Amino acid sequence: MAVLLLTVCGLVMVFCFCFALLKWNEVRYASKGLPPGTMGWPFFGETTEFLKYGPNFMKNQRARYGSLFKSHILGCPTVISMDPELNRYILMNEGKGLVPGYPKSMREIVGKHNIAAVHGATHKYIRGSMLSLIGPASIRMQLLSKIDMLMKSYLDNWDGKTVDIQERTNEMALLIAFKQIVEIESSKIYETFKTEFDKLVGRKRVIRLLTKIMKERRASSVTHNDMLDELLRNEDSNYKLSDEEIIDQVITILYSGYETVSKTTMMAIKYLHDHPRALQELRDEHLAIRKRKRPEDPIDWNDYKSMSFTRAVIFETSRLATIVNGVLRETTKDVELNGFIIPKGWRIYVYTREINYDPFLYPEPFTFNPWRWLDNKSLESHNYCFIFGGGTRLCPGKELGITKISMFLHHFVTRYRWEEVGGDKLVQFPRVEAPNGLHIRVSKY
Ligand code: HEM
Repeated sequence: MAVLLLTVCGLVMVFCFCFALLKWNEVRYASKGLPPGTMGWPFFGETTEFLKYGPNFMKNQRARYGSLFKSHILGCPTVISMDPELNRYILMNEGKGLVPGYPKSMREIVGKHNIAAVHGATHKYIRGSMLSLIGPASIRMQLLSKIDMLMKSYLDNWDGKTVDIQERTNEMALLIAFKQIVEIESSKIYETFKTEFDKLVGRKRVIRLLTKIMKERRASSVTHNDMLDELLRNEDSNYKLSDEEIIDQVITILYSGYETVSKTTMMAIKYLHDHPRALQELRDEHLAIRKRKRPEDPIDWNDYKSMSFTRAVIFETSRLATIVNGVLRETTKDVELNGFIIPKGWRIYVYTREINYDPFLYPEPFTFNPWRWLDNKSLESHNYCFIFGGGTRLCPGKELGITKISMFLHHFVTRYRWEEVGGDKLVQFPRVEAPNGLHIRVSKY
């Protein structure tokens, strides 16, 4: 009896302590002016609920507190905005104290000169340099033919094989990004680089590799047709970068375009497999291009521009799978949003996922319907289409990402058919992935 009484007393005390702790944490953040919401446990906040319930956690909080609410997730007091109008305002008004606010772990990988870490005039010139390397003019003049060639050879010898398409698209995205940057040395050092990159902590080793190549290139008169040479030999005073800036620029290009491109490609393969009519229309588009050419002819800019259904498939895939859930910002001073005051140093999660499923913008939002992007051409540039971000930080790699995925699809659907081996699970939050891989059996078309 005494033991039972003690146990009950113990449980009541633990319960009271937890309750007091939660209450104390709420009171701590109950400053006037902050949006409504809950802060969870001291230090841990509501990260567990956020990761476990993901989009449902967000929707529940929105139902209770409205489209702008506070929480404590991923180690930071955070205000979450699910209001399309406000999201647009935040993305458009960096100058009003709403700068990118990515976690320390990520900043340490991409470096202090990377594009997301700089603002104002510095951002403008780092972005200018980035666009001159990866923007539409560069794709048209040089990158497209290289990507075409690389994709073609990457897809050699898949006939008769069962492959994990997640693994293959990851490898494709990394290899293509790497070969754009350093062309000749690639085969020698790609494997070393890949191991470091996979560890996600390999910044120091990657810097060592890049510094060595830069030194060798400076000492030699041989020129290379790649981005590193362009950066090293750039005498255009507008975009001349220091060595440190060059390294961070290169690492940013490698990291930013990696997961987005690989996951969108994997999900496009998945959706096309599940929607034979869409696959047929996409394949017809690419077979028509091949028909105009000899087998060895490369894809040119006009061919790429004619891939309108492919572009629609890519947008629909990015929307439906929501490859990017939102973007992070940080306040550099107290900022007023919708009548609330967000204190300096708080993080803002511009959560754009739900906009992708807005039935007014996208009727029958959970249906894979690439045709919607053809029927409504202005959808891509719609005020609330945040698939590639918005404002001054709109993705500079947008066209390059679309080019890579289009070229992968071009060579894949014109050479192969495929079926899923079955039983593979797909997770869509916090990131899109197939935890055990996505296995497909590939055969000749
Ligand atoms: C399907 C592919 C892609 C998607 C969905 C995507 C999405 C995005 C989004 C949503 C942002 C905005 C981030 C923010 O506002 O904080 C962004 C920015 C950025 N993206 Fe992409 N991206 C893709 C491909 C690429 C590629 C291929 C590259 C480079 C090779 C790239 C480089 C960048 C860079 C450097 C930024 C930062 C821009 C700035 O801060 O001014 N992206 N991207």
